[in-house]
Amino acid sequence: MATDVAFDARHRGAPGLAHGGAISAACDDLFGFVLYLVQEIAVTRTLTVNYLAPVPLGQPHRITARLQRRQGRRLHLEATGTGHDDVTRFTAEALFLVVDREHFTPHGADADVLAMFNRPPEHR
Ligand SMILES: CCCCCCCCCCCC(=O)SCCNC(=O)CCNC(=O)[C@H](O)C(C)(C)COP(=O)(O)OP(=O)(O)OC[C@H]1O[C@@H](n2cnc3c(N)ncnc32)[C@H](O)[C@@H]1OP(=O)(O)O
Repeated sequence: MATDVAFDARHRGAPGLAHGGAISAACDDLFGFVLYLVQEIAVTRTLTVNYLAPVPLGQPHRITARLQRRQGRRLHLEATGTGHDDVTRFTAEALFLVVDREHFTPHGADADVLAMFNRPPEHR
């Protein structure tokens, strides 16, 4: 799973550079989309971002994420963020834990979320 993102003024940390929290959010969000490929419903338990180099605003970066391995409920995911100049500026690792629908229902899960649990995995 991959996405191209160019951080902009909304994501500014230091002048001209992306805020680490925005980079972290982008990785976590893409990991969430990997779940569609894995066909599991899971949430982030841990997320580690390795900030290898400053990320300039306005420069597209490709974030590539994949399932590295699975151990029962534990999904180990990893991501890499690389600029068009082929410089890898950040990597991330996450542990997602597979959850059931009761994880969401106390918090007002909407029909779309609940419907996910009723579909066969190949249609999630
Ligand atoms: C439109 C449709 C959308 C569908 C919805 C799609 C959602 C997409 C989400 C996108 C990403 C997000 O933003 S998610 C949002 C941010 N994350 C959250 O809000 C999660 C908050 N945390 C939690 O609710 C909870 O901690 C859970 C559910 C993650 C886990 O609680 P739990 O179910 O009680 O699990 P727990 O017993 O603690 O741990 C389960 C197993 O994992 C192991 N384990 C726990 N932590 C670790 C660890 N750091 N490293 C190794 N192993 C660990 C435990 O030893 C145990 O092993 P063993 O004894 O089994 O061997």
